[in-house]
Amino acid sequence: MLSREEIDGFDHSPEPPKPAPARAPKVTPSQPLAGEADLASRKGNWRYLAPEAAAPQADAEAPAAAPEPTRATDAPATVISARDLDLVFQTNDGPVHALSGVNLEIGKGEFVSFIGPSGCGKTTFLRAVAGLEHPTGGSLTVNGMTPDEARQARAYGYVFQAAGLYPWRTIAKNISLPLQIMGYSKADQEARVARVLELVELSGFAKKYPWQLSGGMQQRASIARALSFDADILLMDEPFGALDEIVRDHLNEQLLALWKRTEKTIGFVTHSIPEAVYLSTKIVVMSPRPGRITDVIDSPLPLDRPLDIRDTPEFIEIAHRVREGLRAGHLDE
Ligand SMILES: Nc1ncnc2c1ncn2[C@@H]1O[C@H](COP(=O)(O)OP(=O)(O)OP(=O)(O)O)[C@@H](O)[C@H]1O
Repeated sequence: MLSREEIDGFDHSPEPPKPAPARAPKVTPSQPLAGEADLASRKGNWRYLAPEAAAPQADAEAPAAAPEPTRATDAPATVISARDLDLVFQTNDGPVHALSGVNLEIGKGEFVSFIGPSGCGKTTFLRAVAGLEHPTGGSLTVNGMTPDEARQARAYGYVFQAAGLYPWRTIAKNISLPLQIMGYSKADQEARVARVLELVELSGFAKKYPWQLSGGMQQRASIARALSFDADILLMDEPFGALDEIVRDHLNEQLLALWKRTEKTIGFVTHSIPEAVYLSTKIVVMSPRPGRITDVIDSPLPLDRPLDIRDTPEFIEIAHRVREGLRAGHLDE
């Protein structure tokens, strides 16, 4: 069972967090979540707001009309910055060098996938960004803060491989749990739950229990929970790894549409080359013992990506480069 900290990403130690966290503004049912400014004009697979429901700019940072495809190419503001990052676990069998000399910049609005063999440090990196593991060397900043400060400022939502929903709570109650812990009013909770359920197309399932939903739907509920409090960053650790390929394809399309709609910065761990290439603006190839980055590929693919883009020469070329990176890392061991 996940700890409360892992569910909502916040520090539940008895002492209140020192810097007053930048609490997300409360919304009324008529207000959108941040970053949904241009929903009405875009197409995708998860439902979009009707134009009349699309709110006036709620997020001052969101560009009024983002011409495509700019997010991958415009050198956006840095959200996550790792410099010479080391993380060594001390175990009974000796030290385990989970991350070594990791240098990486992730810009606002990027979709960054981490791919590599088991044990190369993908999860450790994500958990370090989330402040759940502590680096033993180098520096790591999230929105210009330490990961601990960023966690207290509610900078990210976290989605795990297992949906991690409480079976005795309805889907709506699972999603509202972090909001409840954060002290949102009941009306705010209800508005936010309704909005994120709509975002992941589960509006009709608020009163169902997790066991009444398919695996893919449970993962969508888990994504909804991570989106509920307006974090700018979404950290996703193999969220679709346990699902069959057809469901996974569908969720990939939906996630891409959701990302474009909300303009989140996403860090996504996967073992699948097609998934990494299909989803990402940047692909980080890693290799184990010690865990390190062997290649960073900025994707030249357009942001509008139908599934059959996977048959294009451009897609195949990037997939080939990822495969070569993985093979080279393997030969280095
Ligand atoms: N809490 C821990 N204590 C000790 N060692 C750990 C801990 N967490 C991870 N490790 C070790 O650190 C290394 C990196 O693990 P990590 O889980 O980050 O890899 P990964 O690339 O995410 O693997 P997978 O794809 O299997 O999830 C592994 O050798 C792992 O055994």
